[in-house]
Amino acid sequence: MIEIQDVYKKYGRKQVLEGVSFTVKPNEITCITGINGTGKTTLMNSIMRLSPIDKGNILIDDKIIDNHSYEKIAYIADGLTMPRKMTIQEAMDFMSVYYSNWNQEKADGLIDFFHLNPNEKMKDLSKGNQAKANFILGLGQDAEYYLMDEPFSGIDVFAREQILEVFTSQFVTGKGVLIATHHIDEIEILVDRIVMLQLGKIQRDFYAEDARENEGKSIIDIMREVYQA
Ligand SMILES: Nc1ncnc2c1ncn2[C@@H]1O[C@H](COP(=O)(O)OP(=O)(O)OP(=O)(O)O)[C@@H](O)[C@H]1O
Repeated sequence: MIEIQDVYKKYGRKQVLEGVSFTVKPNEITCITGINGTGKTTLMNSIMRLSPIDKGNILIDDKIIDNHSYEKIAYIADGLTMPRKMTIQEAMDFMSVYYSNWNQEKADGLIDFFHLNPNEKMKDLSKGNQAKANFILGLGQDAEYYLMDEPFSGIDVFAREQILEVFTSQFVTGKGVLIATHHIDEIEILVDRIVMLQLGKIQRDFYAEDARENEGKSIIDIMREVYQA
C-alpha cells in the first residue's frame, strides 16, 4: 500500500498541499481529481520524489519511500518522456538498461495489445499512439503500483477506448493504480476509489460503489457538490 500521510508542500508563498492524507491499495484503481491547478501533479511528483515535500510522510509497503522504492512504482507521465527521435524499440532498449524491473516480454505483449510497430519513431506517432507508447514504457516495468498523470489528455475517443481496455487486462490486474485527472467522466467506469482535492486539501475520499449504493450518486454528482458548492 502507498500511504500519503499529512503531506504539506509550498511553492514560494503558495501553499499547494495542506495536510493531504490518503492511501493507494493493491488491486484498486484510485483517482485523484480536482479542477486545474489544485495540486494533482504536485502530489504525483511528491510521491515520485521529483519534488521534495515540506512536511509529512510517504510510505510504500510500510517503509518511507526512497530510491529503492522505484522498483515497486512506475510513473506514466502526461506526454512523451523519451526523445522524440527514438523509435519505440530504442525507448524500450533504454528502459531495459536503466530500469532493473523492466520486463521485455510484458512490453512485447503490450506492443501486440496496442497494435503498435516498435520500429516507428515517437515523433511520427499520432497523439493516441504516443499515449499508448507511454503506457508501454510504464506498464513494461514489473512494478506493484502505477501512477498516471492525465493519461487521456488530448487523445481521441478510439485511442482512449483501447487504453481503457488495458486496465481490465492481465497487464494491470492485481496492481495498485493511482490516476490523476480532472476528466473523471472519461474513466468513471473503471475507478474504484475517488479522492477529491480542492485548495490543497482533501474534500472527499470514497468508493464509487458505496456512493452509488448508499447515496444513489455518481462520481460526477459528488464532484458537482464539491466543486460547484
Ligand atoms: N514548479 C512550480 N513552481 C511554482 N509553482 C508551481 C510549480 N508547479 C506547480 N505550481 C503551482 O502549484 C499549483 C498546483 O499545480 P499542479 O500542477 O500540481 O496542479 P494540477 O492540479 O496538476 O493542475 P492541472 O490539472 O492544470 O494539471 C498551481 O497553482 C501551480 O501554478
